[in-house]
Amino acid sequence: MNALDLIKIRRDLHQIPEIGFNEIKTQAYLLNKINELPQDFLEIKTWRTGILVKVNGSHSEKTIAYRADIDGLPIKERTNGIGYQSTHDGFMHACGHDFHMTIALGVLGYYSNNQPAHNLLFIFQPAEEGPGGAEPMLKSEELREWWPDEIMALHIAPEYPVGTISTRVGMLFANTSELFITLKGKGGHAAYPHTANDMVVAASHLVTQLQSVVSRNINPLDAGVVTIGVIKGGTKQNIIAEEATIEGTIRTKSMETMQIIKQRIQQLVQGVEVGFTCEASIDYGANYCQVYNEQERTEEFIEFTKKRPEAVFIESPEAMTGEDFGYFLEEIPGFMFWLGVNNQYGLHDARLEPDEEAIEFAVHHLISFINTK
Ligand SMILES: CC(=O)N[C@@H](CCC[C@H](N)C(=O)O)C(=O)O
Repeated sequence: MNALDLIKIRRDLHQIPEIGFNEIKTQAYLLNKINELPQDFLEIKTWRTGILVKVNGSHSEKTIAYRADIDGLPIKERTNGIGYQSTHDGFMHACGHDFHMTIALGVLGYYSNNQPAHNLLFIFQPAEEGPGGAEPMLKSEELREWWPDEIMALHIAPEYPVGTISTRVGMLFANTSELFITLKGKGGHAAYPHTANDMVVAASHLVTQLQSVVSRNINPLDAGVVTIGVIKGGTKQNIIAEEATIEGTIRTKSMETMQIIKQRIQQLVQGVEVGFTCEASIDYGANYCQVYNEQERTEEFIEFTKKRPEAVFIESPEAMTGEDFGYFLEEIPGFMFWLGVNNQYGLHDARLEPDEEAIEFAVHHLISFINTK
């Protein structure tokens, strides 16, 4: 696949973003492209909406895996007339998974024409943004049968110029937990507040109280995040809301801090139940363990990158982003790295327009690295 093919593939994928475990068109598109490649060294399996492709090496002593996530986000795209916007209204590849898939296809395309020494395994994984595809995929028969010896993955980084690679040994991304809180009270007429228990007021208090968890309950030398991304409640402006829901995410560096935050959220929610005479429930949704880069493989990749004249290496700070690739790294030695894609808008921004030049750079970098192994 040449650079032009890859850009077309990226644009095609950009137009069909689908959320976790609904990646039907995405899977069909990827399978179509994979089936067009020379098949001599390839074996292909599907797992739910994901795909596994094994490239059989010429004298393999190990299997090296490369993982790309394939799901999009529920964001209404607001890019500036790019001509290949999402055709799925309200959904967008705003976290770069269209890049991740395209780069994986580019590397796979090369090795389908040039047999590698070792076996390679390309993992197209669904549902990274939620509810989490990595953990169940790791338990699947399909992956167990082709278990790799080492693994790598990348994530686009809009804040870095094209040609930049950034990573670190140890924690790269944080532990995460989703957070869904439902408050049930008593609805009523807007003019008779004394006969109702207003869940819009209860939810507003709770959101404000949740802001105190990190600032008041976590050691300032540690780190944590509680972000509420959604608050919903009520049906009409003159009806007191019977129900409200709050949705967010928790991020921590340690699992101990995650427990402290969850305990404190529990207490605050119980307080709201008493204070506003309502019933509350908490659901922690999908939880991801941190992305922890294994020392030997990460250092090998950093040393390789530093020697490449076309690449700029930056030692990455830890980030409070999450990634279920952490589950792969719990079981298989390897690493994740940031790939510069140079854009003023960040991840999960409806205006994100990563620079497509990064695709060819990444494909060449990965092929050159894999060829050293
Ligand atoms: C790289 C990135 O942006 N990843 C997501 C992962 C989401 C995990 C989960 N759905 C949650 O919200 O906790 C992120 O938001 O960091």
